[in-house]
Amino acid sequence: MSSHVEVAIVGAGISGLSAAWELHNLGIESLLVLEANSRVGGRTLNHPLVSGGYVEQGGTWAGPTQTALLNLAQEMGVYIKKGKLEGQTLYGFRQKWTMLDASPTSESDIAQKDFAQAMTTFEALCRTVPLETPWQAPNANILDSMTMGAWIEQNTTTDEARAWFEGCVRQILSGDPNKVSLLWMLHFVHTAGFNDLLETAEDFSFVGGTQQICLNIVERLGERVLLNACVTEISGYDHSLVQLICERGVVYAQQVIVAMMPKTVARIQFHPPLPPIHRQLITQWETMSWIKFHAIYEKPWWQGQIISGHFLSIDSKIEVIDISPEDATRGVIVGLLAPDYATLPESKRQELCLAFLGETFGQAAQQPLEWVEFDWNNQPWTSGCISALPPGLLTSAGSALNSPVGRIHWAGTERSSIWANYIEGAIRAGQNAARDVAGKLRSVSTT
Ligand SMILES: Cc1cc2nc3c(=O)[nH]c(=O)nc-3n(C[C@H](O)[C@H](O)[C@H](O)COP(=O)(O)OP(=O)(O)OC[C@H]3O[C@@H](n4cnc5c(N)ncnc54)[C@H](O)[C@@H]3O)c2cc1C
Ligand SMILES: [Mg+2]
Repeated sequence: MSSHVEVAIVGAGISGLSAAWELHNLGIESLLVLEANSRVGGRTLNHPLVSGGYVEQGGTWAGPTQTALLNLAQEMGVYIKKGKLEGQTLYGFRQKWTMLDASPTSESDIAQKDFAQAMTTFEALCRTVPLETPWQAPNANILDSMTMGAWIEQNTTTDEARAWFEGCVRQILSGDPNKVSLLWMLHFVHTAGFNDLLETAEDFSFVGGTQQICLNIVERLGERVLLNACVTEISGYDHSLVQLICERGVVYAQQVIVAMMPKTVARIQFHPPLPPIHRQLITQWETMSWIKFHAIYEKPWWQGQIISGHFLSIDSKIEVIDISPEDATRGVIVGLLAPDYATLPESKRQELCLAFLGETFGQAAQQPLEWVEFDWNNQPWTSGCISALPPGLLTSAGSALNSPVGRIHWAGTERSSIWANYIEGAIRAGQNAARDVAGKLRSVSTT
C-alpha cells in the first residue's frame, strides 16, 4: 500500500478519532487514521459478557463539566445513563471502615479533620498551577522535585488521614504517591477541577459504552481508518511531505497528528531524530496500570442491606463500586486493583477479590454468575492505563507536550490542559490538534 493524504493520524483511540472527526467537520476529507491494534478505541474497550450485555474494561465514566465528551457522544447518537449508585465511599484502613465527611464537625474525630485540612491545602495549591504551563507555577521546581507522598507526609498529622490521602491518590488518580511528582499531581487535579474530580466525575456512563462513540465515528469515516497498521517510522517531517511507514505500507502526508500516550511514541523512529526535549519527554514518561474486574450477579441483592456500595480499601489496595443497572435487572460490581496484583497468578487474584467482595457486600458475593478481569499491564499498544510522572520531568520537558515539531502535531489525553488523563482530555487534545492542522493547510493553500 502507498497513499497520499493531507493528514495522517497515528492512533485510533478516542483522541485520534476525535481529531479525524473534527477535520471532517472542518471540510478536510483527505485523511487516514493508522491504528496498530486490530480494533479501535484504545483505552476505551467493551467486553461482551457470556450472560448477555457488556462491561467496560477501560474509561467509562463522565461528569457534567466534560462537555466535549457529552457533545461528541450526543453527536454520535450515544446516550448517557446514571454512572453508579448514590452513596459515599467507605475507606478501609486497619480493618475499620470510615465514611469521610468533607466538613467534619465532631471535635473527637481528629483524623477526619486532619484529612479535610490536608485536602483544603491541596486544593488551594492546585489552583496556583497554570493549566497550560504548569512548569511556570510559583515554586515549580520545588513542587516538581517533591513526590506526592512526601507532601502528604508533611501535611498530615495522623496515620489515618495520611493513609486515606495516599489511598485516594493510588486508587483514584495515578499510582504510587511516593513515585509521582507533586507538581504533576497538582496539575492533573487542576485540569479536572478539584471538586468536579472528587464529586461528579462518575455521574454518568454511556449506553453501549464509551467505545461505542469510537465505533460510531469509524462507521462515519469508513475506509479512512486502517487497522493493524502499526506506525514504526516517521520521516521527512521537516520537509513538505512526511513519510509514515506502517505494517501495511507507506503513507505520505502534508501534516501528521500523533495521538498516542507519550510513552508509546518512544517506539516510533523519527528521521531526523526528535529534538532532545521531546525525546526526554517520551523516554522518561511513566505510567501505571490497574487491573479492572467485574463480578456479575443475577440481582443486586445487597442493595438495602449495606449502607454504601463503594469501598476503597487502603489495607487491600482494592476499590469496588456497585454499578448495577437502575432497574436492578442484574447485579454488577466493578473493581480496580493496584498494580501490585499483577504479579499474582490470576486464580490467586480472583480468590482474594472474591473474599474481599464476601466481606464487603455479603458472603453470597463470593459466587458471581460471571467473572471478568482485564490486565492493562499486558496491552502492547497502550503501555499502561494512566500516566504517573516522576519528579523533575514536567519542569524539564513539559514544554514539549504541546509544541509541534515540523509537521508533527501531538494529541492524546496527556497533552490536554482540561481533564488531562480522562476521555474529555483526549477528545479536546484531538480537536485542538485538528484545528491547528486545518489552520496550517489553509495557510498553505492561500499563499
Ligand atoms: C482501566 C481504565 C479506567 C479508566 N477510567 C476512566 C473513566 O472512567 N473516565 C475517563 O474519562 N477516563 C478513564 N480512563 C482514561 C481514558 O480511557 C483515557 O484517557 C482515554 O481513553 C485515552 O484516549 P487516547 O486516545 O488519548 O489514548 P489511547 O486510548 O491510548 O489511544 C492511543 C491509540 O494509539 C494506538 N497506537 C499505539 N502505538 C501505535 C503505533 N505505533 N501506530 C499506530 N497506532 C498506535 C493504540 O493502539 C491506541 O488505539 C480510564 C482508563 C483505563 C485504562
Ligand atoms: Mg482511546
